[in-house]
Amino acid sequence: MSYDVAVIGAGVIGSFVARELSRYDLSIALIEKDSDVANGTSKANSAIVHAGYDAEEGTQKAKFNAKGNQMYDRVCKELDVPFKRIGSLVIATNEEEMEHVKMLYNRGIKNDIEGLKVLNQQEVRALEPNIDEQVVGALHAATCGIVGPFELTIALAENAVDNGAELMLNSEVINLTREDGVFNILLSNGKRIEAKYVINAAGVYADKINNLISNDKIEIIPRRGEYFVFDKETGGLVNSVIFQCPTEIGKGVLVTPTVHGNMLVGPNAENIQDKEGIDTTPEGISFLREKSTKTTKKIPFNKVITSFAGLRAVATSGDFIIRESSDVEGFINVAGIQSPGLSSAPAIAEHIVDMIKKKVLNLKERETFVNRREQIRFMELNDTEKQEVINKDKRYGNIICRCEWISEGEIVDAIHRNAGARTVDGVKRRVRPGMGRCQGGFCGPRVLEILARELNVSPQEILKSNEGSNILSGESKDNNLYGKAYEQVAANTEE
Ligand SMILES: Cc1cc2nc3c(=O)[nH]c(=O)nc-3n(C[C@H](O)[C@H](O)[C@H](O)COP(=O)(O)OP(=O)(O)OC[C@H]3O[C@@H](n4cnc5c(N)ncnc54)[C@H](O)[C@@H]3O)c2cc1C
Ligand SMILES: O=P(O)(O)OC[C@H](O)CO
Ligand code: FES
Repeated sequence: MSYDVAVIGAGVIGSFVARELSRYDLSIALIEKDSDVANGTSKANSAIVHAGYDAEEGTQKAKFNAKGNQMYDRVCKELDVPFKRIGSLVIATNEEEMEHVKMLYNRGIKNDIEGLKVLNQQEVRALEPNIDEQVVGALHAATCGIVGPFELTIALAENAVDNGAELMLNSEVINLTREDGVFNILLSNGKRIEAKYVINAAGVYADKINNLISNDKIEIIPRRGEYFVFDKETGGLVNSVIFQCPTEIGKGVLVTPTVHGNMLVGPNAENIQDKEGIDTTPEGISFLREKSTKTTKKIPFNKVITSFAGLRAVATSGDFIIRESSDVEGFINVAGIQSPGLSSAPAIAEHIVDMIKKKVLNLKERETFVNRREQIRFMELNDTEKQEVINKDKRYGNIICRCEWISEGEIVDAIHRNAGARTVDGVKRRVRPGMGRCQGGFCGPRVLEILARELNVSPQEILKSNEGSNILSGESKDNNLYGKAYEQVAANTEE
């Protein structure tokens, strides 16, 4: 198969680029090595749409963060994705940190960020009663937001496919060459595809992809960040994103509500070798406990429901690498996209479209472009609306996940959309069964059964996530709820 553009990596960057390119008359392949989109760093981060005062003036990070933040309301509305502008505070607990807060304010002004204010102790405590008494002041950033990062990535990939892009899952790019102006891309499943342009959005593997084809080598170091997720009953402890003063290697441990009303604490920052190293560690977790209590009182550590880790893709320059390769025409790197990559993603995608427009002259907009179809969120409806939905499809009246109140109708819809769920984790990230207090202990087997039924495969074939993560190994003697019983081989959980 031959395409105009091949995008390597279906994280938030690759999916955003594919979606924005799908507005134009182009054939697009979105190539992903894993069994689902949003399976890399885009599923495991702080989910903050940063205001844009952190990055130094003149950097790519500063430029794309400031612009990306402003685009979020429109983009999330078009894609029906949860996004809330709740504001953020960088807390100073002594006069030295207060100097740092003022430095960040001035940097924000240079970066043209609106809504910044330096607050005194009383003003901080009026906004956030659970901030530690040690606080001496803070930087308030009104435009900071929180988003559902995997919901966003999934919605982008789905909408790209709605508009003609082809999503290739379980397709690792293992070789890349260019001959007579055409890229030849070899995939791990044996397929070969051709493309006129290649966008490298492979996250922590972007160096591997670049170094396959370019002599202008890059190196991406994985920097792990670990987190705690708390039960929804703790969601009101803080109202905004609570940052500490940043350090050399990161913005420090934050405490924040999530868009779904949980509370998130993390991350730490540790450079590691392993590009798959997303384990949580006892050291990391105790570091989070110690640091988070520096800013926030009464964090109920007995209400943690899960922990997880993500990997920042750190380029040696420290900044984003967003440019056409110096020695391979048509090969565009979007590499080193560590934080604020999520915040910057809409602006990065727009920039890549501009680069392609300069190459493909007279590129026409697709008249048939559609925004993503809205999702029914059953528990957010009022009683009359719920009844109307059930009258049309009684599966919306069958609650499968009792922690998150998710209906069978929502799960079935998540499976049958474009770029739909194929795994238990895929359903979890799309519509949340398994994200609740019991972490799928109750709803997991029911989700597995619905997947098997809707995909018309046996329950043993249903995976938790990637290849080899089968949940059931075979039938056992006793009958269970579904008429058959199965031996369970894995019961991992993750947010
Ligand atoms: C701890 C932590 C906290 C963060 N918090 C924030 C935050 O609050 N706000 C913010 O703005 N940013 C934050 N970030 C940064 C943000 O998460 C990233 O910038 C963003 O998710 C990067 O997206 P991506 O698409 O480049 O990478 P990824 O999501 O990793 O996507 C890359 C994809 O490429 C695929 N791939 C790799 N190799 C191949 C191959 N050979 N063939 C095919 N596919 C391949 C991978 O499987 C993966 O799906 C944080 C990051 C971390 C780690
Ligand atoms: O620790 P950083 O600087 O990589 O930032 C990560 C998130 O954006 C904030 O937690
Ligand atoms: S019932 Fe679904 S997470 Fe508990």
